[in-house]
Amino acid sequence: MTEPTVVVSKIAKHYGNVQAVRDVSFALNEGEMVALVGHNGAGKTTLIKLMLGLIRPSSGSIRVMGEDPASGAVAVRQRLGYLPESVSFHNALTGRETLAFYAKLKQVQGSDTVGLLERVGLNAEAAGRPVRTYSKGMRQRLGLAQALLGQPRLLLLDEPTSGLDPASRRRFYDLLAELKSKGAAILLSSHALTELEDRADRLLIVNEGVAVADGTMDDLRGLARLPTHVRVTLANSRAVERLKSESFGWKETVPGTLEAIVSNEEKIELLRHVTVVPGDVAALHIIEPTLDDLYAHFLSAGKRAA
Ligand SMILES: Nc1ncnc2c1ncn2[C@@H]1O[C@H](COP(=O)(O)OP(=O)(O)OP(=O)(O)O)[C@@H](O)[C@H]1O
Repeated sequence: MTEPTVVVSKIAKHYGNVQAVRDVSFALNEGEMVALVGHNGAGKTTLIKLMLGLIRPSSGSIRVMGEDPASGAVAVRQRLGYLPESVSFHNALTGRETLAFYAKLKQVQGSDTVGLLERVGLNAEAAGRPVRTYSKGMRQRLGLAQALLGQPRLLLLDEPTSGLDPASRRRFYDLLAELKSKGAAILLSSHALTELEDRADRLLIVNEGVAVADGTMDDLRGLARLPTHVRVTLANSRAVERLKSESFGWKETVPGTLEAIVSNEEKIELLRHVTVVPGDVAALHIIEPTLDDLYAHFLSAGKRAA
């Protein structure tokens, strides 16, 4: 098995008395997109800066592509793309000139900068305009093009979709899926939980510098054991009476529609009962806990454990 692109082992980082990160360990594998979520001040940017080698851990170790990121190895820096939370560029340069400047800085001249700009949705006309004329979304896309220089094996993206409209967000995630399929490892910090739910392979939830959960949506649902909401609309009153006489705590919310809140284990048994006469069911909705629900759960569980 190939070595993970990033291995973070028991790292802590404090700034004076502020414990920004405490005893965090995780790995980031090739072709994997991990969402890093947490409240403001939870330690997300600190973790990203540690992986970039911009700051050193107070204790613990980090390996990025097999190296200590703080050692400044050019080979690692060239294969690492970073999009900071707030992107600022020189306003007088055009998009094309900006990207050429970063390509030089990263020592990856010869990159297809025009192609990169097109991939992020900045056409030739936009690429030739000074950055001062760019909208927030266009700046964000230019930032992304900058992060994609040199075909990175690791992408660290801090709030990458803030400022992007829905169509640009979709396009952005399509681009990430393509990079992932080519083996890039992606760590994306975001507060946009709904859009991450179906897109991230794994979620890493941090709270007050501590990793309180790390896993797929299914892993987290299994750990949190939050109840599932089931809503069934029945085709006839006989079926309504049959289900109401059973033990799942059904409530008739509107005539003909029953709702129940059940554990994951009860859910299968309940569905067996609901579908015993297939013609009885007109509509069935199973509402699993969302990432929002899981996030709230792990945050409060973390607080209880502290
Ligand atoms: N250079 C610094 N000096 C002192 N304290 C710092 C410094 N950088 C970060 N901190 C503190 O470390 C903690 C974690 O900050 P960090 O920026 O990593 O949070 P974050 O999760 O990225 O927050 P946000 O979502 O608001 O960007 C906060 O309490 C912050 O005030």
